[in-house]
Amino acid sequence: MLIVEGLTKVFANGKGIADVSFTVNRGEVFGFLGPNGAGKSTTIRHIMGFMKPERGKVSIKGLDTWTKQGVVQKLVGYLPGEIAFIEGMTGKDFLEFMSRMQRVNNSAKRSRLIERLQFDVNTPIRKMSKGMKQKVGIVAAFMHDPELIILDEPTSGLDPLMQQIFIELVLEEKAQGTTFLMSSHSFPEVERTCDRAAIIKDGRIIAVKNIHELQSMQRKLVEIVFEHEEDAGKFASAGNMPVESHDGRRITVAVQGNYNDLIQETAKYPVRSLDVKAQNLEDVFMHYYDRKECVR
Ligand SMILES: Nc1ncnc2c1ncn2[C@@H]1O[C@H](COP(=O)(O)OP(=O)(O)OP(=O)(O)O)[C@@H](O)[C@H]1O
Repeated sequence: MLIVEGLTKVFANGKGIADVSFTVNRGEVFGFLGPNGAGKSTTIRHIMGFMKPERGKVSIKGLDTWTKQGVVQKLVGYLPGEIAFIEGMTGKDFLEFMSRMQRVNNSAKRSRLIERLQFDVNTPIRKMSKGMKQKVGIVAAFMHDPELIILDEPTSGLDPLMQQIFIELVLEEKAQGTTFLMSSHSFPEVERTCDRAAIIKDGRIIAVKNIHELQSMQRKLVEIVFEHEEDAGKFASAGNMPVESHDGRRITVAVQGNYNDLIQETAKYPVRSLDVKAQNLEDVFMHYYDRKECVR
């Protein structure tokens, strides 16, 4: 469905993207993960045909997105990182304007999306919060039933309830066969929707992995509070688990991938409480860089 090959763009300040390559298959939800300034939006702008590649190329359904930008943009639903709205419009005006551009007469899907995302379309866009504007943009990207939907940081500005509704919408579309490319900072969001993800940092792809591999890269910090202090001591001194900290009856263990050993070791003693904290995306990256590893 989407092929990105050796995409390179260096801005005058030396920043940009270098040799970015990945493929998104039909029906796949593909995450594009990276910290601020990594090159996600620059890559997506090239994919949409808004920027001319310095080197490399992008094709959607076999069409070059730079030379065939007009055709390609009709096939795709797109949510930009920052949406430029036309002055003086309400949400409704904007969505009607977009429908005319997309040449879609059926407004049933648009109405369903508005209902799901719970916002007042009659509000002037200039009075909308960032989250409300984001909802208008999501409706515009989904409402014409495109085969491919490209979303640049779709949940930025959305509250947790709306993030959840957004995830449900993506999964419903995926079940209908829609293909997605979705950039994000947020590992949990990608984890819940994507089949595979590319990780980009400093303009370069450092990994393209399926979501299970990504999950296994992520360390979890498990904090166990034992019923008895002496048991915490025994757990730590047994040396079977990588103990990060030990304070009285409280122990923190770092686990990556294999949870069985932890469960077996912990179950030897009465436990008062157990809390699991996922390593955030930034830490996953740092771990990558610590090991100076580049994996494809
Ligand atoms: N038009 C431009 N001129 C100069 N530098 C630019 C331009 N656009 C982007 N950059 C730089 O290129 C790098 C990649 O930016 P990009 O916006 O693609 O990152 P991003 O991964 O989308 O980040 P964020 O998550 O913050 O949106 C950054 O260092 C940015 O400052």
